[in-house]
Amino acid sequence: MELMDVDPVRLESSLWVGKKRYRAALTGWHLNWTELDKKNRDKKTVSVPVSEVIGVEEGRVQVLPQRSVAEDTDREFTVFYVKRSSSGSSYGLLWRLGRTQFCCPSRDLRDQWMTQLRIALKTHSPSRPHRLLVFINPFGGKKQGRQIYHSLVAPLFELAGISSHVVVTERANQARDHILKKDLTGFDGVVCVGGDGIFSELLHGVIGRTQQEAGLSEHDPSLTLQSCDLHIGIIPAGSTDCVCFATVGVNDPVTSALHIIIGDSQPLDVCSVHHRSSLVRYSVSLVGYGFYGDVLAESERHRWMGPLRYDYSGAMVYLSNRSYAGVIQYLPADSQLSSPRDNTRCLSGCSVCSKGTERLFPHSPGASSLYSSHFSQFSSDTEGEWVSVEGRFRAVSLTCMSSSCPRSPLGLSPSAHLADGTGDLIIVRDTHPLGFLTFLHRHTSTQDQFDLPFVDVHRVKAVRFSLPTGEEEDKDEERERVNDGGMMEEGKRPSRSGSHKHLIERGEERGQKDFLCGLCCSKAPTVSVWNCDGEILPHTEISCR
Ligand SMILES: CCCCCCCCCCCCC/C=C/[C@@H](O)[C@H](CO)NC(=O)CCCCCCCCCCCCCCC
Ligand SMILES: Nc1ncnc2c1ncn2[C@@H]1O[C@H](COP(=O)(O)OP(=O)(O)OP(=O)(O)O)[C@@H](O)[C@H]1O
Ligand SMILES: [Ca+2]
Repeated sequence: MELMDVDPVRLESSLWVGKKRYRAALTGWHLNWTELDKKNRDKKTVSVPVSEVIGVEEGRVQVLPQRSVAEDTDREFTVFYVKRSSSGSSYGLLWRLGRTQFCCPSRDLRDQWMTQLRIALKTHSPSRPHRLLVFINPFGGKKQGRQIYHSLVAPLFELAGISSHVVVTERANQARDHILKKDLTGFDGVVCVGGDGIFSELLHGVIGRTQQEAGLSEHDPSLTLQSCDLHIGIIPAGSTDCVCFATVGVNDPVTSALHIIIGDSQPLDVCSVHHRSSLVRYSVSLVGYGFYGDVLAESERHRWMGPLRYDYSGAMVYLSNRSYAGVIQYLPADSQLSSPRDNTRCLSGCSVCSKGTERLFPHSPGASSLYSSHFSQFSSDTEGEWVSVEGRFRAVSLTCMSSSCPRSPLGLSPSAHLADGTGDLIIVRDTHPLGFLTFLHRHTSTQDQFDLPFVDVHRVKAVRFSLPTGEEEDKDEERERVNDGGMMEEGKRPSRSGSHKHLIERGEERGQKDFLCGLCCSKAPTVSVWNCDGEILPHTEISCR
């Protein structure tokens, strides 16, 4: 709103684009050009919002796939802007770099256009980043992170006048530790090039650092954490790219780079996972026990397969036909506000999320900043009644967002909201193999995966999981030794190679044969593992908020 007070920049003149003459006009908010041809009765006008102009260059310039400048061009300038491509998925549009080369009648006029466009850009794009800290995971997805960044993203950042400091990681958790410990003065945001795993590192770094600076303990689940000012950008180059896909609608590096450049932002719910009185990890996507935990544990030993490891492991785990006993307790969210089966789809600017943010942070001016909905509304007297479900489950999944990804374009919970302060709890009770296959298969189509008699879905504020009486988690100390528990301290990180209790008990070196013993021997494991945004948790009994 404050921008209304600024005098709009204005410039109007006739310009050439190729062999055609146009009337071009720059108002404060838009750059328009209309062909000046009598035959052109429709007078088609191209209109680009200034907020979507990426850069302006003297001469006839091209940036992607390679930068090139034509000679003898002192009357020309090139404008680069966001162009929405007709292709993409039906869930989100691909963005491309649009480019128009204008030719002016004189050099003076060209300079005027350049100056005015640059002033307009400065004035009307206040939330754009100027300096970014970029972490590339060279081993994510198909190991294309470095190439994707240098060939598709860096030229766009340069064009937009963004300076970036690039760190190619050499070990897991380097990005998290960098954010936690190094001087970040001058950076407007952090960017990861990789998958959900490196995103999660940035998430833990940013939340952790913010709490450290505010003197707050992340271990106290009753505490309201400080919102984070530093935004996170994601350039997808991983295997699942769920956080990118669920927020942007496509997993495309150029689209994401353009969103970052123009300063777009989307708040996200963050779920904290605690074990007893300590924080284990944060999650934005999936906290899943049973099927998704087993798939992850199995997939870790097939990393060499790249993104395919999930399909292979998924099939193997499906064939092993497991279910697990447990007690799930959950705190329902207000069913008047929204429901997981209301067939809505959360998009940027979603009204349910805006209302949620207002409700959770009535006095916060930074209510729209990333990760705002954490630890909301949990004063003990208003939290409501816990509901308990005991039984055998194929899968227990808690997802704070839809968790859509290329494999499942509508996601685990298609109507989940990105930033409403709630998550969807999906309980898949034990059922026959064909029923479970139907459930899984429905994730790949528009068929309702919740419309099955053995599936329940609840919108929740919190979840607790424990083992049935008599089977409590008594081997925690053993697990912690094996896994060197949690995310919170240097060197203390769950092993990527899996923490399946059964595996641990029998020794990992026996590998896949053991994991699949449900198929080939009589001793199937009684306990699964938790998959937390693609990381295995070192505990079975957890509580999530
Ligand atoms: C018949 C076809 C069934 C297809 C079923 C597709 C269901 C796909 C649901 C995808 C849900 C993704 C949730 C996102 C989780 C992320 O935070 C996390 C971090 O990146 N990713 C994973 O944990 C990675 C988890 C990856 C899970 C992949 C599961 C693949 C299952 C394949 C089952 C095949 C059964 C074949 C029977 C012969
Ligand atoms: N240099 C590195 N060497 C080894 N592991 C790393 C390195 N940098 C980051 N990691 C870790 O690699 C793991 C996987 O990374 P990432 O998420 O980028 O790719 P992915 O697993 O292929 O994709 P997705 O998470 O989308 O399935 C993360 O846990 C991250 O912490
Ligand atoms: Ca949510």
